[in-house]
Amino acid sequence: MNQHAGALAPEQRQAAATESVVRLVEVRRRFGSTAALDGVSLSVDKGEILGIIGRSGAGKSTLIRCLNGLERPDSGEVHIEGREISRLGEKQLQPLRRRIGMIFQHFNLLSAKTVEENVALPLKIEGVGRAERLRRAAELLDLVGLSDKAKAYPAALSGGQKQRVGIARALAARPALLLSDEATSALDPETTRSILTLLKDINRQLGLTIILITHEMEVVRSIADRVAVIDAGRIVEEGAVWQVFADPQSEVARSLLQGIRPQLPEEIAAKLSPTLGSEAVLRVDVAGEAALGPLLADLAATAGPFRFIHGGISRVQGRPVGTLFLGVASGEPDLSQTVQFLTGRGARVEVLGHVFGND
Ligand SMILES: Nc1ncnc2c1ncn2[C@@H]1O[C@H](COP(=O)(O)OP(=O)(O)OP(=O)(O)O)[C@@H](O)[C@H]1O
Repeated sequence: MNQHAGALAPEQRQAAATESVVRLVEVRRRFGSTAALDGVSLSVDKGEILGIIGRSGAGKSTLIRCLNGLERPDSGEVHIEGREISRLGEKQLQPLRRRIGMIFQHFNLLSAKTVEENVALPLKIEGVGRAERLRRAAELLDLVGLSDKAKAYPAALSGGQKQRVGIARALAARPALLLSDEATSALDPETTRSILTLLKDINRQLGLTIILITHEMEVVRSIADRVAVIDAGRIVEEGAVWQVFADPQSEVARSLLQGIRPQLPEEIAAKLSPTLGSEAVLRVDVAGEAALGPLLADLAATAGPFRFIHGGISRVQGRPVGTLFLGVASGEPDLSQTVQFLTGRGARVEVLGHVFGND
């Protein structure tokens, strides 16, 4: 891919880099009084991995169905590779659907067919000859690390292996876009990691554009470049994954992040008072180099003593993202000075409440 891009003039490179594989404009779809999609606008660039995350009932499935033409929006536009598809008939949709590969939570393999037959099925439907189908299936099974299972039946495979077959099948017709609909939700954490690693490898090797629909932030964190948070049919937040992790703006994103960001220990949370106490408890969210730098040493030197209550720094998209809970003297001007120092270093600071020292 890079070699190819290298042959282009700078302005062509720019155009190729920003080419949208998917573009939704103000898409609306109602079911009775429910607005399943309430004006969704989104675009996904070539080679990008976009995570779409939301709680149950947020509108994720309806969005997917609009993307592959199974659902028609009431209004708005759905562009796939530059072509508006929302008003096309079934016949015109067929070739466009082949540009989209799909993987599912429950794999959707045909149990009476072997692994290689499952993988080759989309090509059979396209009328590709048997020898070519099997050649391509072998190539894809090699890509997903399952060459030795070509003649096996799905029942003899583990969940992770079934999903690898699902991925190989989704890639058979060389799609421009891979839609992953909760593809790891039925898998254990270790298998989930291996499937996500495989998807990232495929994205890099083939330059494949991927949309991941999920309700798990961990999935988004592992491999997505960008995330869109959907709630009640609207995109309520969108941005680089590390930014949303570092400083979530919406209540939904904050709540979806709860399980994977450090939280204030229960016993301290239970003692917090809005006003009373000798020690203020701060939540400090930091991202980028500020999190790696000697933030706490500088804080002690500049603003005075503090107590490190809890927290941690992890890496998201290669950047440090941290959440720290600190206890500092409640009195003024100490508290204001501490908050000022931290915000001056680019941190987001929230005074959660007060406790009596060493509570
Ligand atoms: N065919 C339908 N008829 C009536 N209501 C529907 C239909 N499809 C979706 N809805 C409603 O639209 C809203 C969005 O549903 P959708 O299935 O898109 O959400 P979701 O985010 O995929 O949820 P989940 O994660 O539980 O699958 C929900 O309130 C749902 O009840």
